[in-house]
Parts: sequence; C-alpha cells; structure tokens
Amino acid sequence: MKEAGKIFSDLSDEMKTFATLTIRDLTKSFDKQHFANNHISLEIEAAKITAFLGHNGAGKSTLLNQMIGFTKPDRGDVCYGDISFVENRKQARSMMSYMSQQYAPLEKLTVEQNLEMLGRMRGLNTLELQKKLDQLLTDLEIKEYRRKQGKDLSGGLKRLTSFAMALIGSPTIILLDEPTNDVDPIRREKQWQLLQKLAHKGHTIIIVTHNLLEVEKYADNYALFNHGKLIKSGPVQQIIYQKQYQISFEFRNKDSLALFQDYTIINGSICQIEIEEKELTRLLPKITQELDRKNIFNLSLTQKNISISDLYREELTN
Ligand SMILES: Nc1ncnc2c1ncn2[C@@H]1O[C@H](COP(=O)(O)OP(=O)(O)OP(=O)(O)O)[C@@H](O)[C@H]1O
Repeated sequence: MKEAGKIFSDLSDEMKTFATLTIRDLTKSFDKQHFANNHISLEIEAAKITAFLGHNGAGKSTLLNQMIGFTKPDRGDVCYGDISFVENRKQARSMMSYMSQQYAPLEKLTVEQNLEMLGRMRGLNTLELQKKLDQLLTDLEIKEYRRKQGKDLSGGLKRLTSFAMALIGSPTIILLDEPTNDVDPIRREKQWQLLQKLAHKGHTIIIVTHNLLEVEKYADNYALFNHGKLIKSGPVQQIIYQKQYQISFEFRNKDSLALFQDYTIINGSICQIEIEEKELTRLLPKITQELDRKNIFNLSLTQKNISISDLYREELTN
C-alpha cells in the first residue's frame, strides 16, 4: 500500500498526479431499517466533473459526508488510489474540500476573511493567498462584496462565498452539495466554468445538483441514485448521443395498432410511438406494410436526442 502522505505531498498547484476515487460497497443506515446508502460501488474519474443526481432523500449528501469522513460508514470504503479515506479520515480532509448545503461563511468575518482563513488552512502563503483570493472574487464577480460580513450577505452571495471557500487552495478533490442554488444565471455559468478549469487541471470534482440542464451542459459524468442505491452512472455525452425516434401516423382502424406495444393516441386518430434507434429497423417494415393496406396515413418520423432529463424521468418515475 502506498504511504498516505506521499501522493498529497507530491502535488503542486498545477497538480499532475491524480488517481481514481473508488467507492466500494459503501453502506449506511441511520435507523437500522432504511439504507441512506445501500451498497454503493462507483469509480469516480480524476480530471472530470461528476454530477450526483437523484430525488430528495436519495442519499447523495450522505455519500458526500462519508467520503469526507463526517459520517462513518457501516461498511465499505472510499479509496483515492491506494489511500483508504475511511481509515485515514485526516488524510481525506486534507485532500478534499466540502461545500455543504448549509451556508459556510462565518457571520462575523468578511468575505475575504472567510477565504483567507480557508486559504491559510490549506497552506497558501500570503502572496499566493492574495493572488488566489483576488482571482476567485474576480472570476465569480463578487469583488465588490469582499469587505461585507457573512451575516450581511444575500442568500446567493453566501452560496458564492461558500463556493469560493471550497475552491481556494485548489484541493485535489472538491465535493459540492448544490452549489448553484440561489445563484443568478450569469454567476452560475462562472461557477461551472471555474469547475471545468479545475477539472482540466486534473482535480476530481463531485457536484450534487438537481439542475439537469446544467449537468447536460457542463458535467462529464453522472451517477443517478434512488432510495440509497446507485441506479445508473456513466458519461453524460453517452446519453445525449443516444437517439430516439418518434413515429406518428393517422389510423382509421384501431386493429392496426395491435402491432405495437407502447403507443399514445392523440385526438382519437393519431398514433404516436417513441422508439430507440435499434428498434427502428424492426418496426418500420411493419408500419410500411400497414401503409400498403391503406390503414395508415400521414406517417411522420422525427428524431430526437435523449437528454439527461429523459433518463432521469425514465429511471425514477413509474
Ligand atoms: N443524520 C441523519 N440521521 C438520520 N437520518 C438521516 C441523517 N442524514 C440523512 N438521513 C436520512 O438518509 C436519507 C438520505 O438523505 P440525504 O440527505 O443523503 O439525501 P439527499 O439525496 O442528499 O437529499 P436532498 O436532495 O434532499 O438533499 C434520508 O432518508 C434522510 O432522512
């Protein structure tokens, strides 16, 4: 097993040595009846943004809490390369930053004092600290609020300060629980752009979010959870490139619809079927046959790409 401190001390600001974060059989029950996390196994790539998705109560925050070591798993492990974060909680916390759903800025400290505190804890010297702090405030367009105390910030500005606190000092692994909530559309874009920059440098970014449009636009990978279980995971682009076809036609005789399993009837005379690309070649000849028998009129075929919202609905609604 590699020495725990070794990988971390090797990392410079422009970090190059990154490992996969491996979650193995992670299980947690708070009441011995329901699983908040139910035997989760997942590999999280370095240099990527991975979005954790799922309904309220699906277990996403519990998983983050176990990764950083705030919650002890009943079983399982989280490993960064060869380092077990469950066995080395201190190590986990020195390599990770965590932005929780609750606001982080201390109320009596100003925005910059909050950031300075975190930057110093992560080992930045005065020069580096000022540079990073200025850069973050500029990138997030919150420079004008730098001398405001935590208690005087709006909800969105608290969220942005918490976000900057998670990023300052460029931790190797960054865990973010709903960081774009309450934030205006322009600054949200800035948040995602910052995360993409960090991912390009090799950082592991994990973000819990309910904003599927943002996931589609900015995240590399997704993991979908339901009732404590991991349902599906993979690259976001893999979903988007799956094609689905929508066939619709006008029918005279309902008997002709017996050919198809799932269809929707619109206005009593139009049948609509959604099929995947691989099903298209099987179904089209049948439909054409029906056309020949003059039961089907006005056939139309449209192609649509599947979005992450389609996948979410398909997997999580019955
Ligand atoms: N400290 C705790 N004590 C008891 N139950 C808890 C605790 N933390 C979480 N839970 C329960 O574990 C389950 C998962 O909660 P969790 O907060 O991880 O879900 P989530 O996916 O992050 O939800 P949301 O999207 O609403 O933030 C829920 O049933 C929740 O009530």
